[in-house]
Amino acid sequence: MAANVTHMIATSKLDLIESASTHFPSLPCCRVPRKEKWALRFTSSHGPWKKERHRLVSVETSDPYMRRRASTSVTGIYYGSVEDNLALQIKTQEILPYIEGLCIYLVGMMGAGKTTVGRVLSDVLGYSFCDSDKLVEQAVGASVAEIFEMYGEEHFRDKESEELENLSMMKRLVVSTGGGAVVRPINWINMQKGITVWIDVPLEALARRIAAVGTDSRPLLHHESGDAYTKALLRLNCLWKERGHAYANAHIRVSLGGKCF
Ligand SMILES: Nc1ncnc2c1ncn2[C@@H]1O[C@H](COP(=O)(O)OP(=O)(O)O)[C@@H](O)[C@H]1O
Ligand SMILES: O=C(O)C1=C[C@@H](OP(=O)(O)O)[C@@H](O)[C@H](O)C1
Repeated sequence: MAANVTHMIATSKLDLIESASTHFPSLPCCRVPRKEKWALRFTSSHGPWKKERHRLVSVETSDPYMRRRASTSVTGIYYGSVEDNLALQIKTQEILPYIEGLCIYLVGMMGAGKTTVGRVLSDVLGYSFCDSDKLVEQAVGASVAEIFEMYGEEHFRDKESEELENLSMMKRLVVSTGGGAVVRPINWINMQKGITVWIDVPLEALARRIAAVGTDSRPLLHHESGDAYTKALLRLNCLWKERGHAYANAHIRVSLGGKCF
């Protein structure tokens, strides 16, 4: 499981960087000829992931100098394979000048991995990491669950919008937004000042992840009865119907659909 998780995290970022090229055509990865995208050959084999690695990674690492340089710059805060770290470091160096310090906003349903991926992404980019839920909690002096309970969802949304507006004036941040930040158009106006990335994960996978960690910190999932997985899935389905379309406003979509996790 751990290997799968770390692999997904790593490939999420690679996908992200590749998708970015279609939205930001000046990114250098657009100019890499197709055949060179297959230049990186992994020797490690992690079962079903092996093929995906070959398909997703698009960096040329045959240059021994690049290999050395990249591997010495790996910071080590995440637990992907050496090859994943290496590929990320190289691609990061390539795209950094084109991102020009713009903030990156990760959007997606609860459990999509915005926080997990955001921390890693900020580290490789040399950006700071921010979790908008945490900023709201600090501003109000209560946990998200307590804010919902004491003041209601609208109050939480107001605070969330305030925090996103503050962040929109900053640079060099990776922001993990709350899953519901996408419902307010004003949040999009603020977030689109940076680069918005939708981490799109099938609801069943989200429900599995959430069932594994519990719903304590996610008050919108507290209502239904039944086992943890069924409860989470029912509620996620309702939320998806209400707001699923809003995620598509993002500049970039990183889809983890079809993969086994
Ligand atoms: N790519 C992934 N594959 C499998 N599990 C993941 C992945 N990303 C995150 N998780 C797990 O899912 C749960 C929710 O992740 P989190 O980053 O908190 O999501 P979000 O911030 O979008 O709500 C955590 O337990 C985390 O370990
Ligand atoms: O989807 C939502 O409306 C919410 C998602 C949560 O954030 P995560 O997506 O980080 O769990 C948090 O903001 C709050 O519980 C509401």
